[in-house]
Amino acid sequence: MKVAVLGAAGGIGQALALLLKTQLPAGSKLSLYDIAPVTPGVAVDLSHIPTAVEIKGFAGEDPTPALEGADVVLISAGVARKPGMDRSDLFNINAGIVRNLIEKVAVTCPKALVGIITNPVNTTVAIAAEVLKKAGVYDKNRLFGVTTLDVIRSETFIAELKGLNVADVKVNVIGGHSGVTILPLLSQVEGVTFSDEEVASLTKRIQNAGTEVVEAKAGGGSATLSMGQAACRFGMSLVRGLQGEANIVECAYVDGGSEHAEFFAQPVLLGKNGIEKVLPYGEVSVFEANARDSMLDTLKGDIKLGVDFVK
Ligand SMILES: NC(=O)c1ccc[n+]([C@@H]2O[C@H](COP(=O)([O-])OP(=O)(O)OC[C@H]3O[C@@H](n4cnc5c(N)ncnc54)[C@H](O)[C@@H]3O)[C@@H](O)[C@H]2O)c1
Ligand SMILES: O=C(O)C[C@H](O)C(=O)O
Repeated sequence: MKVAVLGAAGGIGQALALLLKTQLPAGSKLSLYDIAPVTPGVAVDLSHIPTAVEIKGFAGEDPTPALEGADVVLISAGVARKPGMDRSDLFNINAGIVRNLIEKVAVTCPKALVGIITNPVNTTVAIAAEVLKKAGVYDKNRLFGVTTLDVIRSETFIAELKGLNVADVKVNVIGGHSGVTILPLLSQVEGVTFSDEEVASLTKRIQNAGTEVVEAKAGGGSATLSMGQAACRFGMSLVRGLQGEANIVECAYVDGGSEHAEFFAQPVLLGKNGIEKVLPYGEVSVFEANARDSMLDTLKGDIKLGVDFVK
């Protein structure tokens, strides 16, 4: 099993690489790539951790050596938000970065499962799909926008509010990954009920949680450590699915034939070919149905921006 992290010298990339070095199955290979010259040094640093995961680091303009033979590629390369910015403000820089990296993926490891972390995810995933289509190697079951941070935030905030053991909290988060397109399905959480006020305020907190971190870091970047954990959880689920483990389900932003939009975050069953099955997200409350329907213009606009960028 080979996992490549692109953007590996960054805040997310380093946290993710550390977690993968300690959690990937014995015998795995971990490949780190970033334009930053420090990247081989990050790999040397991590190589001193005593796990049976072989790690190599690559810097420079060409990610090809890092991508050769990769089964899973996780991409966090790009710029992060500062206070006052929306995720969409990152489009001008990150769109080209994702396009260029995916062009290399298409040539070097077209069968890899690809998880896009780089914002704006609603748009960068559409860019990746168009690049892969152009190259003739698009497989909708192998491309994912990583929305796991919305899921772990929801789990954390629900457990805090309701005094639950966070390990027992399960929640689907559907839609996309920015503002109103992030929709936690609180009505489905087992063993608790929420008042209308709680639903409204908790939904808003989950939707704004990225901004909460950006403002708290006061110009020093956005979520990196919680995202490292979220990306590791998602990456490990991809790996477990590839290894044939049963019942691996994660919410992700995928081209899953949704009636709502070309790309939509919902639960998917993972397996040896990526998505084995797109799962229904279940019953929703009136509040959630309204929130879902009213996000769709925004989400579709974000997707169109990505498609138009490549076309
Ligand atoms: N999906 C999510 O839930 C989520 C959560 C947090 C952050 N993000 C996004 O992840 C991205 C990275 O965030 P970060 O905090 O790690 O930023 P960072 O600035 O700490 O790291 C980004 C890294 O990307 C590298 N990079 C830039 N261009 C590159 C290229 N062409 N090829 C390879 N590497 C390149 C930089 O050298 C840097 O090391 C941002 O776009 C951020 O908005 C997404
Ligand atoms: O909010 C951001 O800019 C980063 C990330 O998408 C997050 O949700 O924390």
